[in-house]
Amino acid sequence: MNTIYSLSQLGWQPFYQQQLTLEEYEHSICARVINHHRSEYIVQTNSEQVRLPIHANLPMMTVGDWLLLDQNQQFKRLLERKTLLSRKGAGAEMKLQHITSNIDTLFVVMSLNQDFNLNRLERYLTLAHDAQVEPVVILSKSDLCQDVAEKVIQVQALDPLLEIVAINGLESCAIEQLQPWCKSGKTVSFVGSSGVGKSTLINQLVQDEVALTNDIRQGDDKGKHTTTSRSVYISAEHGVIIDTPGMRELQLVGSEESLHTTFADIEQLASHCRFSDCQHQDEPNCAVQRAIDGGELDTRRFKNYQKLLREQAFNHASLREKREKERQFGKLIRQVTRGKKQLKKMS
Ligand SMILES: Nc1nc2c(ncn2[C@@H]2O[C@H](COP(=O)(O)OP(=O)(O)OP(=O)(O)O)[C@@H](O)[C@H]2O)c(=O)[nH]1
Ligand SMILES: [Zn+2]
Repeated sequence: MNTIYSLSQLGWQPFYQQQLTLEEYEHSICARVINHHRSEYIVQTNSEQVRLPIHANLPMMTVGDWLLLDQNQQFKRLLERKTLLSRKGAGAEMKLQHITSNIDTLFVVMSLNQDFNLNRLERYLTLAHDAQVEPVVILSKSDLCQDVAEKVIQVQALDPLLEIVAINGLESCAIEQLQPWCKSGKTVSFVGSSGVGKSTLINQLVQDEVALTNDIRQGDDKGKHTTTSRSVYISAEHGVIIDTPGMRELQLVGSEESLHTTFADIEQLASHCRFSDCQHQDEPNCAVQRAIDGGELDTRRFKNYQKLLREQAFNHASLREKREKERQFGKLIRQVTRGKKQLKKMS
């Protein structure tokens, strides 16, 4: 039997409603992408799941997207996204990969034991800023850490306004700390390395609810289980929850502005350098170097900022180059096809 949801339970908000014309409002079915397979998308309407086979006329979509179907359940159009989380696909190939869209909060989970790493956290925060999503840092496995307060101070130093939650996912009351963000009508997602405790928290949030999409948990030879696909859950109490597979590698592809947001303190300092194009190396009157010498700015943070800037610029340029090559190739194909047609006409 199909469960009936309200659109609001699926995460529908005025931002999407405002995009509909009157005609669309009356004659379309709103649906949300809940799974993306190799050959089809699965979308959820308020009453059922619909399969959309992938073909040339379908735009590239991702889990979380909102779209309109006609009365025959055929794709009409994709709605503008409120937020979009993307990264460079893993491996050597230069490919943009969408992780999920239209989420309100991104829980960045990092465990307080071996996984604790400020450089990685800055990377995840940039991912959130790039997607225009509010990040909330969850420091998990607090039971395995002797100096939780000290670690929280270190994270808070990255951004005085950052929301931070230190949590022991094994305690049954853990999710009470996530209540401010997990509400009906809202969509949240979890990112973080494999094994930091994302599924443990999600299981608590969704308890007896059934996943709209089944996540695939595969065991390795050490008997460990890891999530390998995205899963979408809907909870009457906690809203829509999107699990993402643990990330081994997160390469940024966003804009320079998102890095400026993550490293707002360095940007602020840089505005006081004598030269507007200061590289903060050994230029005279460099405010950034002065802050490092004075102990106000961590060398680690400055180095990571520079590293991420370089990485993002490189990935950006490579993606642009790849797109340009694809465009040229498409042009060539069209020219050849046109040439063939003309030859046919002439013969
Ligand atoms: N001590 C302790 N163990 C935890 C905590 N949270 C999770 N664990 C354990 O850590 C292991 C990994 O947790 P998962 O929830 O599967 O981790 P995950 O982030 O979902 O991992 P992937 O599915 O690989 O992305 C499990 O054995 C959990 O029981 C915690 O707060 N404290
Ligand atoms: Zn400078």
